Amino acid sequence: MNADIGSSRVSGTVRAPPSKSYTHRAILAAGYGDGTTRIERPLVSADTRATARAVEAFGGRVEGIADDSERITVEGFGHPETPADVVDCANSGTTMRLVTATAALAEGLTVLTGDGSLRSRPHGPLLAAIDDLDGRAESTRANGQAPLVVGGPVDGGRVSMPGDVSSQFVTALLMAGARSESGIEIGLETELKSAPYVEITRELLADFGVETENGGKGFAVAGGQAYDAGGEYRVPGDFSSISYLLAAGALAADDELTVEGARPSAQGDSAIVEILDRMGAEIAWERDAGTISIVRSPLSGVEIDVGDTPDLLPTLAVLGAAADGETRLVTAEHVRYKETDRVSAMADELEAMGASVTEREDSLTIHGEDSALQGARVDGRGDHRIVMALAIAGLVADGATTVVGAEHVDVSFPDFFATLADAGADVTLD
Ligand SMILES: O=C(O)C1=C[C@@H](OP(=O)(O)O)[C@@H](O)[C@H](O)C1
Ligand SMILES: C=C(OP(=O)(O)O)C(=O)O
Repeated sequence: MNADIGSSRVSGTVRAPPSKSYTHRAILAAGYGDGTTRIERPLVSADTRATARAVEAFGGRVEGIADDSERITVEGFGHPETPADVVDCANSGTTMRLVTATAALAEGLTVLTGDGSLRSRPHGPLLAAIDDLDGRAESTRANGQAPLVVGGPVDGGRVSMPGDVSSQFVTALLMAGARSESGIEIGLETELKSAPYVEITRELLADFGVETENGGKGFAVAGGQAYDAGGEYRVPGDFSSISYLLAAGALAADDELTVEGARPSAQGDSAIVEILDRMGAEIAWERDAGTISIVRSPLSGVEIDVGDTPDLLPTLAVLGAAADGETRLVTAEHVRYKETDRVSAMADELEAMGASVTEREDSLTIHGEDSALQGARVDGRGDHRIVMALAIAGLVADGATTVVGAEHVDVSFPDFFATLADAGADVTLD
């Protein structure tokens, strides 16, 4: 499916979708529980459906995720049983990493696979950690990539792993470690990238009554802990998704755009508010009300370290292309390990729209002063974040933009185009 975007303005009030990261964790945490948990306002999307499928494969039950529901109900599996079939994680890295550690608690072997993108992403450090814990974890092609074959039962112990590939390895071991016999201690050999995502995990686990420790150079979780959220868990709004809405407001608000569903949480991507402020946007966050209002403003280029916030890179690259001066996105190497290599994808597609960029292994610089965005036919690379970022660029480009692969927004923000259209953007899907 293609999205045709005309140069247009947005205004009014839009609602942020629920958080993908919290929804994944809530479904799996409820799965590790013994009772029933109602998850209120979950994100129902392709990625969270993959986690729900995995929880069912391990013996849990998930109701309500098939429809666009305000609530899903999870009956936990407690201790995972060996799945009767291959677990398909589709396009979702979070699912594959988190569920790999679940599989290491089961007695038998679990086979995990996914789509072409997921089968090209790195899982090696997590497999090595499970191996060190006396589990069995193999990549069928011996290259650290899926399909994976994983089994246990792992009792717990101490592991050491790099921190600069994916924080999801730490999340996976903390979540599973609480259900192991003796707990898991994780030492980090290199600086942790995407660190706020581990804090999201720790915040959510605390809400499920599971204690974890952040020891500075590593993390620890005691074994034998019970997952229990007291029957109900409420998911906050998603700041990665909010970043596209705020970028639309900063670049194309007619009057003012207000985003609802933006209460504070552990999400590192809420840094988008401070970054837009630093770029010169007129932006106000009413934290108690959970609303952010933004007015179209001239933006200036800034330097942004995306080490903690890799998912913001596509949005920030678009803002940089529309800003005056240079925008440098640094500490970006791990952004290459996502659904696509997002550093190179954004460099190429923004160049196709008339932006001037310099790509390095660890950074992307956008030369706003030499960039005049023109409508073009651009490729969303089968990656939801590239699709959404390019659609926002289309709002301010001169002439019409076609984004190929519009259907991929289903991974994290199924209502993305409907939300933009409701705010007045000129969007047609065909
Ligand atoms: O744990 C999570 O929910 C996520 C962690 C991040 O990945 P890495 O830790 O692999 O950088 C982020 O990019 C991803 O979208 C979601
Ligand atoms: C990288 C992402 O997710 P995941 O790692 O779960 O595929 C994302 O949503 O941008």
